[in-house]
Amino acid sequence: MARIDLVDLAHSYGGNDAPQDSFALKPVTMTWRQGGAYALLGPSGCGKTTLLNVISGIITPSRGKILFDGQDITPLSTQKRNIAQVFQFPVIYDTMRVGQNLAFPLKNRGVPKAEIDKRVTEIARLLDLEPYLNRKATRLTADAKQKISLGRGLVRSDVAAVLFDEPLTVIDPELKWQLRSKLKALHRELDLTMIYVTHDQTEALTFADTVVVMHDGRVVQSGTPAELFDKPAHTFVGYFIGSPGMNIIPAEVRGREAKVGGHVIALGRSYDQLPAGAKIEIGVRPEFVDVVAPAPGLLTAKIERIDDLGRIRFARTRLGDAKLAARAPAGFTSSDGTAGLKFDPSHIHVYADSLLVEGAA
Ligand SMILES: Nc1ncnc2c1ncn2[C@@H]1O[C@H](COP(=O)(O)OP(=O)(O)OP(=O)(O)O)[C@@H](O)[C@H]1O
Repeated sequence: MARIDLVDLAHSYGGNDAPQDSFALKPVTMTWRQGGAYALLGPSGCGKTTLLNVISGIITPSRGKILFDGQDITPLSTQKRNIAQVFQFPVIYDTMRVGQNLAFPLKNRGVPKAEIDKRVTEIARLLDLEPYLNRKATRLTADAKQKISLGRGLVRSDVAAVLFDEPLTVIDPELKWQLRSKLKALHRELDLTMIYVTHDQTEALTFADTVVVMHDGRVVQSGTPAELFDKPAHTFVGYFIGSPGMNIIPAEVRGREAKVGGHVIALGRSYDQLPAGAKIEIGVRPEFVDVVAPAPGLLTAKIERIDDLGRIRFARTRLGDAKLAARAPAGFTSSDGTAGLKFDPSHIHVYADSLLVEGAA
């Protein structure tokens, strides 16, 4: 396994002379730690597969370099990069037995038989494939076939990284839960660098130590699930992660106060030097706004509905033209369909042109 550095890396399918705004992958410089479990998360079309294919060598980037353990491997082919890849759909040999499929990547590289047997047995045990080792792959279900693909991706211990591109797409929802936790356990046991592409936040947050969020061809934040929840670096991260996502509200911000619709909301930090002319917004997660009885000094919102999620109730409200989700404490009712909004100042963030602004204490 290897530490992977991307240095000013960018890709355009339209060639290097295309305007940078149109690049599928906008310039990125970042490091993927040796042995890390990463998820590459973002909506369809944001550039995840492009970045993964640039790392694996399927695509040669229009600009920049990729280093594996400090060595520039940008011109090397996929094979020479020593990468294992698992795709959305099973890639296996139907005519071979399951054990032979798992052994194939090792046999191909001339690994001694005793070591192949040991490794295949270990991977089969970890993926619950032991009972199938002598069965022909062709007779198995799509789920079992994809498990074999995962096994083939994980069987080599000498790879620089294992790349997964939405590997649970074809898996039955019930088994998806099991496999997701299994992959995390496998990461702990096998000590491999893993990069897992998905558009599903639950999949990303359960699998990864570090989640890399992409939006419109850009890596907008890389952090632990808690960091992405507590301190989104970009309004997109706030909105995309969490259910419901973060409330983003246009505001005028001066010092320790935000003004929304003529009302003042206290902030936990001070913002004295916001960039002139920037679009200023505050961001607050629904978990840190409560609906309460309307009172002087509180913003008043119209309640559209209340979603009872068992552990927590969220009020879906309307504030002028904007929608806002807030926590509805136990016992909260509204006689006239309105509510006051009580914000927790320490959890309100300020954004200038969608980027987080660090306030002063
Ligand atoms: N071979 C290609 N030629 C031209 N444009 C492409 C090609 N492959 C992808 N794109 C474009 O590049 C952008 C990023 O696509 P990419 O497949 O990397 O995104 P993604 O986040 O992986 O999305 P998905 O989950 O839908 O695959 C999109 O606008 C897409 O249309």
